[in-house]
Formats: sequence, structure tokens, C-alpha cells
Amino acid sequence: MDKQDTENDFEAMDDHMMSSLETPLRPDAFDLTDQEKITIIAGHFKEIMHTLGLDLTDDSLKGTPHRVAKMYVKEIFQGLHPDNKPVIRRFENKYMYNRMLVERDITLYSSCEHHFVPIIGKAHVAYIPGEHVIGLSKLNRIVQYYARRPQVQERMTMQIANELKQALQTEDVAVLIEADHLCVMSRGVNDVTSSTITAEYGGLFQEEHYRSEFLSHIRKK
Ligand SMILES: Nc1nc2c(ncn2[C@@H]2O[C@H](COP(=O)(O)OP(=O)(O)OP(=O)(O)O)[C@@H](O)[C@H]2O)c(=O)[nH]1
Ligand SMILES: [Zn+2]
Repeated sequence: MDKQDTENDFEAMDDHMMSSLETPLRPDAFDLTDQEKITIIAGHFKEIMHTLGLDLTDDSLKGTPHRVAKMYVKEIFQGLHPDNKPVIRRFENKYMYNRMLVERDITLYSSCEHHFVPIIGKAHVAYIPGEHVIGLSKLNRIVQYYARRPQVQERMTMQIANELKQALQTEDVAVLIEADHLCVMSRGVNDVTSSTITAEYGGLFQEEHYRSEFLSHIRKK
């Protein structure tokens, strides 16, 4: 691929990211069942391994195509399927708790959509309840749902923030993600010390006071 192609790729990526927060999916993305997807992906992965020169009759390797396909569909990319979206029940804020609620250090395991290798880190989310609250674990589940698909960190951050705003019926939501990208660490520039931080601050979190309180909570150990 020459430099011009790479630049065009990035222009296409920029256009897409500006026009939509949605993960780019084909219109017929859910026509196949999970089982059909696993069978097809296993076949393709077998070809990849075969092309790499691996002996697929070897005891240790022969199950790998099916293992990888099942892992893609049922585990690390399960967040592509809307059926796996967490069901969030809103409760009335009967305690009248109107201060900040922070859920910090949420385990984040995602995959880079450019190289299909892991993005590993932590998400910190916060909101200021209005009339509604949701169960604490649902904050983690929303993070996991958007992480379990091929991602770029910026889009993942915005998708999580938007979902929280909808679930909580408030703009007063903050999301900060700090993550290590294996595509940066284990190949390419091979940098194992850098990490990537992205953040979205909605509503009151655009004000310095609320933002600093959030940041001070997530810095405390
Ligand atoms: N903005 C953004 N870029 C990412 C993310 N994850 C990976 N990338 C970058 O996507 C870019 C893809 O660039 P390319 O030049 O097409 O790929 P490449 O030749 O493998 O690039 P190198 O990683 O530099 O070797 C790389 O610079 C990655 O670091 C992400 O979450 N956000
Ligand atoms: Zn990557």
C-alpha cells in the first residue's frame, strides 16, 4: 500500500467518524444466525492458518478455527449484536441523591478495528442523577457492550457516553477511558509505555468544578 492509499483510508475514516457514531455495519449484518457465522468464520480462519503454513491435523491446532470463530461471535465481538445490549431498568431517584456518582476502574477489554488485536484498559464513568438512577452493574455492562466489538477508542468513548445519557435521561454524564493498544505495543511502533486517554464530558461536566471533582475521584487510589 503506498502513502496515497493510506492517506485516502484516513480521509474515508475521518468522514465516517464525523458523520456517525454508529459502528459501521452492513444492512444485512444480522441475517445469519450466530451458529452460521461461527461455521463460516471457522472455515475462513482455517484457510488463514493453512496459508500461514500451519498443519491443521496437529492435535493442538485442529480445534483453533472453531475456537477463534466462537470467541469472535460469542465473546469478544458479541457487542455487535443488538440482542446482547444490556437491558437497563431505570429506578426513581427516591433517595434524592443529587451529587456525583462515580464508577471507576471498570475493566475494559476491546479490540482494535484496524488490526484486530486487544485494547485493554479502564473506563471511569460518572453521572449526576436527576429523576432516575440505574443499577451500578449496568454502568459496567454498558461499557462492556460497546467494548466487545471492533473499535476505535474515540468512538467507543462517545458510544458509551451517549448510551449513559439515554439510560439515565440526563446530559450530566462523564466518561474517561485510559487504554493500552496492543497494535501500538506489540507491533508497528512497538511502544509499550504509551497509553491513550479519551474523555467525554456532557452537561454539568463541561463546568470546571464538576470535571475536577470527577478527575480527583478517579485519581485517588
Ligand atoms: N485514532 C485512533 N487510531 C487508532 C486506534 N487504534 C489504532 N489506531 C491507529 O490506526 C492507525 C492505522 O494506520 P495504518 O497506517 O493504516 O496502519 P499501520 O501501517 O499498521 O500503522 P502502524 O501501526 O503505524 O504500523 C495506526 O496509526 C494505529 O495506531 C484508535 O483507537 N484510535
Ligand atoms: Zn490497531
